[in-house]
Amino acid sequence: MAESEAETPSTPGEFESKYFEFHGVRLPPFCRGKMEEIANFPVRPSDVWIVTYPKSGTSLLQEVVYLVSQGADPDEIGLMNIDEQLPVLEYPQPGLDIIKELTSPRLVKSHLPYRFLPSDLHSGDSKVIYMARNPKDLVVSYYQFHRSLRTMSYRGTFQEFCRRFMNDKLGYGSWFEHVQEFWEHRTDANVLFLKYEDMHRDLVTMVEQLARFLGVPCDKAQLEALTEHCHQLVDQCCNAEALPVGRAHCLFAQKTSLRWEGRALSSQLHCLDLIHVTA
Ligand SMILES: Nc1ncnc2c1ncn2[C@@H]1O[C@H](COP(=O)(O)O)[C@@H](OP(=O)(O)O)[C@H]1O
Ligand SMILES: CCc1ccc(OS(=O)(=O)O)cc1
Repeated sequence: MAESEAETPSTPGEFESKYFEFHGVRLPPFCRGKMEEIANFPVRPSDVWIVTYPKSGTSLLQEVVYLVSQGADPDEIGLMNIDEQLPVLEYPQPGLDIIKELTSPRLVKSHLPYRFLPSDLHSGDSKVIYMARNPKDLVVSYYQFHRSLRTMSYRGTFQEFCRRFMNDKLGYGSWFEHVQEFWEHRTDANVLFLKYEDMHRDLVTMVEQLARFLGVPCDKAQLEALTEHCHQLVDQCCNAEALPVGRAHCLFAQKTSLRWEGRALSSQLHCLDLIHVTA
């Protein structure tokens, strides 16, 4: 048997065994044994933390934050692997000890729910940028990610995956709780709550919010230049392969056998729609 086949967790049971539960939240295997150290992780006032549920457009947000905070060139950012610039708190590499030693100002990424992040963050000791994405698009993206990830090689159906999503059975737990928890902290002075879709709808407002939040002084001309550069980053991803925002709706429409998941998602998402209306 080829190595990749041997590693392939094809069945739901095998897939299940990859995760572990921490205070009722399903977390990926690499988080095991380090949650206490994460809770006590020392945070600095100059840090900027980027937190999302997976597949919320984190890489794009990282690029935009990098550009706004460092005044970097969009072509340069387009060429670099932005994931190499931002360590992920809970990943095995580079690991907590290395992140502790990084020089300030640090940009750190995490997918952990609010309550599992370092407690210093809860006390407002550093800036946290959270981004939420429409779950109907996110679940399609997360499904494709699970299918392509070598260590997961998920072989369940989309229908089964949607059921896991609705029942909080995926890595990083419930999307609903993840967003809700940050939503409840959206008015904290050290938290900026953003939506992925606004990057496409109203980038100028987002760049303005980011510049203000990060304390980057910019006049109207500088803001226009920054927004233009950020537009380049957004466009760089929207190549022929990338489908526009809202593509999950097409996917649901095409796959009639998945209609019930669509309805289930829609009814759950009614809460979120209400939240959006009051935002
Ligand atoms: N400039 C950009 N760079 C990387 N991903 C981007 C991007 N603009 C949009 N995205 C989308 O962000 C999603 C990945 O999220 P994350 O970075 O959190 O893993 C992907 O969604 P799709 O899978 O729906 O295409 C990807 O297309
Ligand atoms: C499947 C669990 C998992 C693993 C790694 C992730 O990170 S990222 O979105 O690729 O940065 C997310 C989820």
